[in-house]
Amino acid sequence: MTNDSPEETRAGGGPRSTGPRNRPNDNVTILTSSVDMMGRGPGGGRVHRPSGGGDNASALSSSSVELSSSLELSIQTRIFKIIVIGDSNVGKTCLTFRFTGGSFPDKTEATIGVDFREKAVEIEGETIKVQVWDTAGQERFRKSMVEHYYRNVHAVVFVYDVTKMNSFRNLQTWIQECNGHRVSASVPRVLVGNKCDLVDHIQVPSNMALKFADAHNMLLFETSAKDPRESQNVDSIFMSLACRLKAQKSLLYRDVEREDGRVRLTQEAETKTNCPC
Ligand SMILES: Nc1nc2c(ncn2[C@@H]2O[C@H](COP(=O)(O)OP(=O)(O)OP(=O)(O)O)[C@@H](O)[C@H]2O)c(=O)[nH]1
Repeated sequence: MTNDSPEETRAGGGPRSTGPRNRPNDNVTILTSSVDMMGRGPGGGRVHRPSGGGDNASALSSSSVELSSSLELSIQTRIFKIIVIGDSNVGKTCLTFRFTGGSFPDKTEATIGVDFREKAVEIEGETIKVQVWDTAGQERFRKSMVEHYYRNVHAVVFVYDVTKMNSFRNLQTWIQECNGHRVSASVPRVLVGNKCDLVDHIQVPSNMALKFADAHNMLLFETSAKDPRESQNVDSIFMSLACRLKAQKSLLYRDVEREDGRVRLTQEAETKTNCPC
């Protein structure tokens, strides 16, 4: 897949997300983990059973069922690749950890290259894997990886630290880097001001960030990876993107057609407009 992302809808006019705003709709469920996803069964998928009897055959049969089920599921589950970029120390790792793991890590170290985290979510009855790429903020740890970050990306999250004006000013450089890697203007982007729990140290006023977000056609989320009361707000960052991506044309090969016992993958062309976000 190239950056064949959905048509952009204007995001800047939407509300800045703080506290209880942007709560996921009832149609949106965050599954606890990808293990859950595997446990949900094949959803009517075909099961291939080996011939013959006996215990071995039954064991084989059950592992074949599992393999077949997970294969069906992985073929049919769409994956949205979302990269998180911004200066070192702004909290990219903590935000991705909060979303995928539901907690704030006790200790973090500078990311080297990239870390992947994944979470299965259900949107309007469809299970989707949100694959979050937590990238290194330090130049020396990202050099060789930059091409990989941007390849086939579906959405981009720009993060700054509300207590560090420099991290906000540097957003321009991050946006340039993103544009320089042929990320289409139609790939959804959001802006995240992190560490809002440090209320006495805020250097980036909300109105300044909102202006910047509007100018770049992005939604702004001001949040804290650390404050557990903000966890739903952190979820909203990724869920709003997933909803937007789902609502528009498909990003991954999804439909499975079988002809003469062979599996053929075709690109889904359907467009849905009933996104809850
Ligand atoms: N107070 C507060 N501290 C935070 C928050 N998020 C992250 N931190 C702290 O900020 C520091 C950096 O967090 P990371 O998540 O490692 O930052 P990063 O952007 O991934 O850094 P790199 O991997 O170097 O790019 C850590 O000490 C975190 O504990 C937050 O919301 N509030």
